[in-house]
Amino acid sequence: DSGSARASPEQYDIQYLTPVEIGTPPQTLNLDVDSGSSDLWVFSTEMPASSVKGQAQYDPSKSSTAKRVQDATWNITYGDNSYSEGIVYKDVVNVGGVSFDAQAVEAATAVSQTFTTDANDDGLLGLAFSTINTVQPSQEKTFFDNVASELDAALWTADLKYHKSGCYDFGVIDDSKYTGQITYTDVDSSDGFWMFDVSGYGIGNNTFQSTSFQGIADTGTTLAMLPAQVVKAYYKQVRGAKLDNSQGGYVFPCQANLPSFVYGVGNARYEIPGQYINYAPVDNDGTTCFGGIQSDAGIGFAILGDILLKSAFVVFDASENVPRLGFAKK
Ligand SMILES: CC[C@H](C)[C@H](NC(=O)[C@H](C)NC(=O)[C@@H](CCSC)NC[C@@H](N)Cc1ccccc1)C(=O)O
Repeated sequence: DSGSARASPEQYDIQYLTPVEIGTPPQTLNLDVDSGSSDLWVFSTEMPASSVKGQAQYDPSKSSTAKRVQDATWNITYGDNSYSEGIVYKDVVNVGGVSFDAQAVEAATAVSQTFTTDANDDGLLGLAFSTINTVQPSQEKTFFDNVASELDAALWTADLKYHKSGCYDFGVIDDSKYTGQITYTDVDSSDGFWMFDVSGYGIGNNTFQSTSFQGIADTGTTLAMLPAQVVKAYYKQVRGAKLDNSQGGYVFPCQANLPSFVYGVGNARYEIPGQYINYAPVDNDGTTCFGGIQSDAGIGFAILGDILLKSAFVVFDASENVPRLGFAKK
């Protein structure tokens, strides 16, 4: 079995939303496919109307296949201090034609303000490792872990694009979506993330620096959070760039001509075009813009979010006993 689902960007590519069908008859919710967490949670009819502002809500009472998981609860906190919590149902979940009939669907009873204010995002579909799923007293599996054995290959791929719709594919590598070879690198999943070694970096046409650092491939994080020294070296090449703590990171004049950023996976080199690194204006007249590359200080590892992932075709491969990530140009 294999399938393919769209990944449509919100404004500034802040996140990508994917239609997911839940229940019988199917209720379609647009979820943020997130390789940086492992809970599939949704806005639901179980939460107060005051915290719903336009989102679609999963209504288990309208699904003939919904079954409450007695006494099960969940609550999750994210790196940006957003959170959600609730109760658990088992129901049919279909993503791009791949279906599982008893997926843990975590119905929110409360969410933080950041989720309430994003009217288009009806929840998250976590694709990190099931070891960090938050359901208690018995942990649940991610959608990918549940369907892996029925897929033609135990892998999924991300083809995110700059200000355009891309795809998440399950169980198949679509050779038409990339050029050249796929370079694979081993994943250390001990923290529950798709963590791997970036083999080095280069700024514009400057020499590539072979200083490796660890990072997680996180489709649910907007920016690329990189080691402070790397980020400082990058913005040194941008006239007028400065670290503005009131904005929470590096900003620069929106007209700045940004150098590209090159990152290494093994011996392969991939390039993020400078244009991708002009993330969004911070002011109404669009004079000052916020950088798509920011510091990972305080996190303990880099977070390779959408700004970086959209520059490549990425394979999340759990088909061998050591999981691995594959990168290809496109
Ligand atoms: C450090 C972050 C918290 C505290 C930590 N939680 C995590 O690591 C969770 C699973 N993952 C996340 O917070 C991040 C990875 C952080 S690495 C420390 N990925 C998921 C995030 N992008 C999901 C999201 C999407 C849209 C809006 C907001 C958030 C924990 O529970 O310990």
